[in-house]
Amino acid sequence: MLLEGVGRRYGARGPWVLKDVDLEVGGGTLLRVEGANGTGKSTFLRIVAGIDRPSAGRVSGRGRTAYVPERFPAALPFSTHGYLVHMGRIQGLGTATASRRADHWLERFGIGAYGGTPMDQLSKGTSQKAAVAQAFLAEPQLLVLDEAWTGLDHDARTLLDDEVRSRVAAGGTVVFVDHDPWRLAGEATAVQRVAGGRVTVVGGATAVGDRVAGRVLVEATGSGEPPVLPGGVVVEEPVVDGLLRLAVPADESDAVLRALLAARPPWHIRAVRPEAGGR
Ligand SMILES: Nc1ncnc2c1ncn2[C@@H]1O[C@H](COP(=O)(O)OP(=O)(O)OP(=O)(O)O)[C@@H](O)[C@H]1O
Repeated sequence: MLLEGVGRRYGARGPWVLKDVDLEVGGGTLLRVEGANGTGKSTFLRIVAGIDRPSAGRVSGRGRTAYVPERFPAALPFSTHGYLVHMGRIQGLGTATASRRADHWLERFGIGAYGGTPMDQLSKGTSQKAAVAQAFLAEPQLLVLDEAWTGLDHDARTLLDDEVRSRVAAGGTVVFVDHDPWRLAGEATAVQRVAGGRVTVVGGATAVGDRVAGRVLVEATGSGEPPVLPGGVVVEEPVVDGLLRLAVPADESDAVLRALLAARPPWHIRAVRPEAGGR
């Protein structure tokens, strides 16, 4: 994805919230966006997601995009399942596929029982789960999360963390803002700060090429035997206290993560990071 000379002001004479933002974000990037309140983080995310248009400059090369807004629109005229099907169709899925995936994500978030409930009768936590679930329906290449963890319970936050890791490991791009500085701490491959209309690099350094060519270290916790892993990946280190550590070729990491998440009982992905110095 490429941002060229991007600027945004609200109104023809409003101050520039963003100005002259040039940024290239490659696949396999987990980009954290930071900044003080009101500096323009949500504005930046909406433009990245294509929900809002820049007043100047252009954004290209997004690929299939999904977005979780900071505030979920209240009182949508749908049941939860109906909403997900609607969103799936907007994202380009046929009705039958959208319906199947809606069921899948309702179950994954533990809210299958609320499929038929009108959205305006859902608790805040359940509607936030639906807001997040819609973003996974069409397997986005770019996932934009604006405080998406807020209001989720522990299990749903863990599921979202795991899905973010899986998407990035599969070569997707995830851009996120979160008030918790420890959210996915140490895992962001890039960190950008929004301040004074500018978006500047403040950290993260792993080149995309390194990740694809190299190996990634996966840490997962669980009980019992690890499942048989795809791509000929073998468990070399013994599992101690339920902690599994694997060094996985980067191009196999998504398949391995999915195998771990799909195991019965599932393994919880604790960390995914490029192997130090590895190529
Ligand atoms: N739709 C809008 N119309 C007018 N001004 C807006 C609009 N959306 C945002 N702004 C202004 O743009 C600036 C940046 O807002 P934005 O919500 O992008 O910041 P933020 O960093 O995400 O803030 P917070 O951390 O409080 O969520 C603020 O001054 C805000 O008032």
